[in-house]
Amino acid sequence: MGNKENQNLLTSYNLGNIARRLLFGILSMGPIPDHIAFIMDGNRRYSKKNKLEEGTGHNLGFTALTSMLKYCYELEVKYITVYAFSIDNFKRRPEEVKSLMELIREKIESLIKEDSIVNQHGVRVYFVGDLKLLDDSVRLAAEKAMEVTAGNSKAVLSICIAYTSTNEIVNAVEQSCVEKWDELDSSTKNSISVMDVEKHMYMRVAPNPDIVVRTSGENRLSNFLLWQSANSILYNPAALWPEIGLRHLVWAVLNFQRNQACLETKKKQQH
Ligand SMILES: CC(C)=CCC/C(C)=C/CC/C(C)=C/COP(=O)(O)OP(=O)(O)O
Repeated sequence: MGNKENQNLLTSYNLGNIARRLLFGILSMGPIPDHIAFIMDGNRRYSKKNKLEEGTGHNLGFTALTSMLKYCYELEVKYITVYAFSIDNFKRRPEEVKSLMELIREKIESLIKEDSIVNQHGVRVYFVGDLKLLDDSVRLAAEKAMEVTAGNSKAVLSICIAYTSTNEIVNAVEQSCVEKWDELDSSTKNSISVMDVEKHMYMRVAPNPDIVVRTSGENRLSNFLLWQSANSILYNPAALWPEIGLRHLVWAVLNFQRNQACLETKKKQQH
């Protein structure tokens, strides 16, 4: 590539950055969501659609996630949660599970490199789910990532892995019962509150999501954050996950702002 072409590329890259910052400046005049959760759906379909090897879609899916995280942190969204692997995904073909796990381990390791998106933005990483279901190598990588990012405090990235919401709820209810049973004061033994259960949820590390985005046009929650999404706005763009981009984030935030404005109006009308 010649010098002139290089310069042209750099100029359009900088113009893109400036335009995005301007756009985010305007968006920030309204409320910015605290927490956005993503169901990264459609990676295999992306491979099929583009006649690529199956794993390529997931690889490009991680690249799409990195860009989305960058945009979200620039917009000062503090909490991001992603559905990386459900307990049901273990039922896929053994060779697919194996290569997905290998990819996830590799990506976890890349997340904690010095120049990673996580370290550039001071993000603390949590892995959320029944981690004992993971292979040792993936579990150890996840534990290491949680340990080395524990000092980061600007934002939180929760990666749901070996996760389903029903598993999370059953586990939290079980823990609450054990805790209540152990209480000495028998008068409180029989009552379990919402707060008692929430205290034991894997997702206690973040507030409830304001927005849940599921790509590929699907509008099911597929056992993701069922408890926490009681009041979330759902957004399901037709784009497959590797195709997700800035325009989808802007649309999701505008939708959230419109919703907040409606809630405010309703509140005023009630007074
Ligand atoms: C460390 C880290 C966060 C890694 C994430 C890597 C990544 C993008 C994982 C996605 C995994 C997954 C099962 C997505 C759903 O698409 P699908 O396979 O179900 O595709 P389909 O909907 O087209 O069948």
